[in-house]
Amino acid sequence: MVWNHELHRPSLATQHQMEDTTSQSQSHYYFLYLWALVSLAFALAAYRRFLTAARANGGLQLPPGPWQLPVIGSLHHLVGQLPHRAMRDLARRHGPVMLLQLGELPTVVVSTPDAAREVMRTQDLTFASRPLTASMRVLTNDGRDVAFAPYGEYWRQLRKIAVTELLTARRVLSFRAIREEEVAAMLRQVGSAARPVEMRAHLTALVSNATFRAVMGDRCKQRDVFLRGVDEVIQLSTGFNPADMWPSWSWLAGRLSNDMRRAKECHATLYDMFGGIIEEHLERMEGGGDGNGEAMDLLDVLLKIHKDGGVDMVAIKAVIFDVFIAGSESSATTLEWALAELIKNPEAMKKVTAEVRQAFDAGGRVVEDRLGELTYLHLVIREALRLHPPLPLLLPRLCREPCKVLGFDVPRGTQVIVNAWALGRDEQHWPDATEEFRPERFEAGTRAAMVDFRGADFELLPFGAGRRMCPGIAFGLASVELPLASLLLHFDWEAPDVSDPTEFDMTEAFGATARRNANLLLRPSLRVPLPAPPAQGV
Ligand code: HEM
Repeated sequence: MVWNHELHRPSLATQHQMEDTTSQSQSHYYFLYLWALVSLAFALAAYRRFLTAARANGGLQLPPGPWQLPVIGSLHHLVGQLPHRAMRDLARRHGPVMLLQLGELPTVVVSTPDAAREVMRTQDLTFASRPLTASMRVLTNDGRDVAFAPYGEYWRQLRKIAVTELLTARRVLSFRAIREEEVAAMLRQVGSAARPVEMRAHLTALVSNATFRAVMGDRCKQRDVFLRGVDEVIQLSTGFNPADMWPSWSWLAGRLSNDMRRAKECHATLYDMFGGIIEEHLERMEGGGDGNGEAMDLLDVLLKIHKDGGVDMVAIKAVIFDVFIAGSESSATTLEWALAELIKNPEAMKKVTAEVRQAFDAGGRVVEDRLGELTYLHLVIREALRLHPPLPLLLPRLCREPCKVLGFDVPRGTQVIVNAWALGRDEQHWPDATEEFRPERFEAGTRAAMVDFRGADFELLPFGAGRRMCPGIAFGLASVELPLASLLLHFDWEAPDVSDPTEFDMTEAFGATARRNANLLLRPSLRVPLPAPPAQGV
């Protein structure tokens, strides 16, 4: 329709209203015809692909799964629920190895420890790659980071640097002073904030400050911009964007859904920020001011490796991206859930608080190297990870060779998802009050106490397993234990306006990580005086 901009109304509206109405309804019908034609073309294309696949799969015994529609495949079965919950419900009907069609992506979902063991141990090499969706391609510079690099020499090289140089127990230990300073700063902020306190913001700020200092030696000057970028990445990296699920139409899907533009903007913001940080570091190094040995931050280490010809600048930025996104987001989410579960379970709260105070009350603060003296606190964290693995579907794997999982054929190129959230809530393996928060289930002498949560056992996989398992476990746990113990030592906690703690809202948000949906609004009451601020501020 042509607008007369001076009058701000349709130019012919008053004179030719009748003709206009007719032409409007005609164009409406043209649009409908066009829409029907495009839909039909989509449906036919998908049906042809389906027939070709069915013929090619002749003789294969594919895993069972729910019925599918043209174009969208199985997506209608996931609508209205969070993917990990919907997949668990579907798996109960279709089995531990289940085939879904997510748009164009054939996806096998495994939901029991036996099936997970097949994927992540018995045939780990076959599943050692990751699918690279259109969004992640943009966000990770074409899979140049550790987490999304396809399996091969490049990934092996980066992974080796991560495991042997960046995230070693020794390196994590070297950041202890940073963690203690940042925790003390957070406690002071919580202590002086207006009541009640929105804890998610404090926990996110704490973990990102500590991570920034570990990576680049200083806090981030644009922390809010950075945290908005992290939020975007969490939204964009679910794998459920149209451009990700219909790769052969990604140009169109990307335009219609706006996701690709968001991914590009987010990439530009974060990588520009990383570029600036690297520039500053290089200048400092040229001035002879780089750290040495244990005093090195992660960027010092990476730039030294770069100088020796080990990695290029693109890889350095992508690795930093991983540390910030994989590292800070998962740790903050774990902290948030642990605190929320303790609010919901006052008995557990009482017990863990008593343990922490007994150990640290006299000293007036929690000391990291004595955290090993605590028992129940570690059970609390383990139970929080069982019920709320921050990455409920881990990170997807890619089948590199045709193979069988529990007797079902998995064709090459299939995306494989391990539902870690479902594993932690499997009644068969966690029979005792499965859905309830009971840290005692891990007490010494119980069957659960023997279950390893670092990838050796498949009932509990918050960090994944096999070649692609999380290399940042020590870093992640250190970022959770000290803050949690410190918050419990210094404050008593309650949720305002919640008369019955068992009613405390535990709904999860949609995203690659399963954050808590509602704000974590808590009222702290000071019980043990806070550590005095350092003379010149932190
Ligand atoms: C509580 C904290 C954390 C949790 C729950 C967690 C969880 C995970 C999970 C589930 C995976 C996928 C594993 C798989 O596919 O089998 C993963 C991968 C990864 N994590 Fe973590 N993570 C945490 C902290 C960290 C930290 C602190 C860092 C780095 C500083 C980190 C870096 C990575 C990287 C680089 C990968 C990709 C590994 C690869 O593909 O080779 N994570 N993490």
